[in-house]
Amino acid sequence: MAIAALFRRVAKTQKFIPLFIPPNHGKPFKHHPFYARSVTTPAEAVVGFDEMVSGSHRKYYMLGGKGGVGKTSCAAALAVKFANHGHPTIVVSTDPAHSLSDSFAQDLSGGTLVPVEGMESPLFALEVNPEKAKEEFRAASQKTGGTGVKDFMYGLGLGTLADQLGELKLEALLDTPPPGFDEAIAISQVMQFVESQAYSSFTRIVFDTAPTGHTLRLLSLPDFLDASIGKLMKLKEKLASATSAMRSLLGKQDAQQDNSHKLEQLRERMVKVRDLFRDSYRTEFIIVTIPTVMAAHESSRLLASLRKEGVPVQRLIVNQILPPAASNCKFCEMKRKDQNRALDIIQKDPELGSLSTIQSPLFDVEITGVPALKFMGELLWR
Ligand SMILES: Nc1ncnc2c1ncn2[C@@H]1O[C@H](COP(=O)(O)OP(=O)(O)OP(=O)(O)O)[C@@H](O)[C@H]1O
Repeated sequence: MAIAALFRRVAKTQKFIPLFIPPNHGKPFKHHPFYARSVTTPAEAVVGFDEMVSGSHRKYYMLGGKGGVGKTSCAAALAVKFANHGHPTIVVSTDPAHSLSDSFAQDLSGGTLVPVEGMESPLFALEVNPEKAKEEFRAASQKTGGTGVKDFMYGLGLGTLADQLGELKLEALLDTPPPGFDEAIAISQVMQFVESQAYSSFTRIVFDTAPTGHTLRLLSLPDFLDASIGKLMKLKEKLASATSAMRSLLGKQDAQQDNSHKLEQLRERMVKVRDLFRDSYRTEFIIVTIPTVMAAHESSRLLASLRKEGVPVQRLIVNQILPPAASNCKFCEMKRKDQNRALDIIQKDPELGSLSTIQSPLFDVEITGVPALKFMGELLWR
């Protein structure tokens, strides 16, 4: 199909018309230079969108990479395409600096599932509010392992145990959370949410994750938190037997059990997050990058870390590639050469070179709103 026909088809129901559409000289659309190219890798093991869309079991796609490379745009375009292919889909932002609302050009904030307007098929968005999620965690842990419990324990003459709890530094962790902590809590909250029966019909969950550094720290965080919370739970058990008589005497048993239960739930969710990240049947992490040397190196480090953590990665999107020359623009020529150098580095990189690479063009208009995302999805996800 000629690119002009595709534009007409997309623009008929939606109002998105980029200004710059390079001519296609009568060639089939799939040969158009503006069309995202899938650069095949050695074994051609990874197939395209057909494989991503097939199957009715739930799949999670996590898009991550350096800041500003187009993670949100690519994630939103993927979610639109999944929805239009019949998958009830949720697109989730766990980046503390959300841009999903900007990408869809509508208000998706509030920390709850919001239907995306202008879609032909159901698509929901969720911008997780990390502050709110953190507060929930703080409330549960403080009541159970923080000052509330400590005071209570001292009151019972169990000061030594209280000091041991203090060594866990859980409160310090909450007051000065390490980078990635917010996101870990946010993802765990999403897990609780999407695993509830009411949302079981959603078969594709697309995550727009925070920039690289956060993602890397996030990967090791569930283990750390799991260990911390695990220790806390053990102490809780010791405490429970030592003080059960006192607690019932003071009438606090129900509240204690309730808090303990909440903390245990959080711990379980953390373990689920960790397992989900490593499950190649359910999850794929897709790295988004741009054709610059700096971005290539950062992506290579990200991939090495993801592999070390056992996270399944098969695809790399190289976004914002300049379309072929349509004029004698000197600047464009230089930029194109520069991009080619970076593309060469990507291809020869021992880590990145093993991935199936999807090249996505640099558009001459900003990709915002459903019609634009739909158009981008048509080019990118094939
Ligand atoms: N292929 C493209 N062509 C033109 N503009 C693009 C392209 N991809 C993304 N952009 C634009 O680049 C900007 C950043 O994109 P986006 O928000 O998707 O990046 P991000 O990686 O999610 O950023 P952040 O790390 O800040 O969350 C946006 O203005 C977006 O419209």
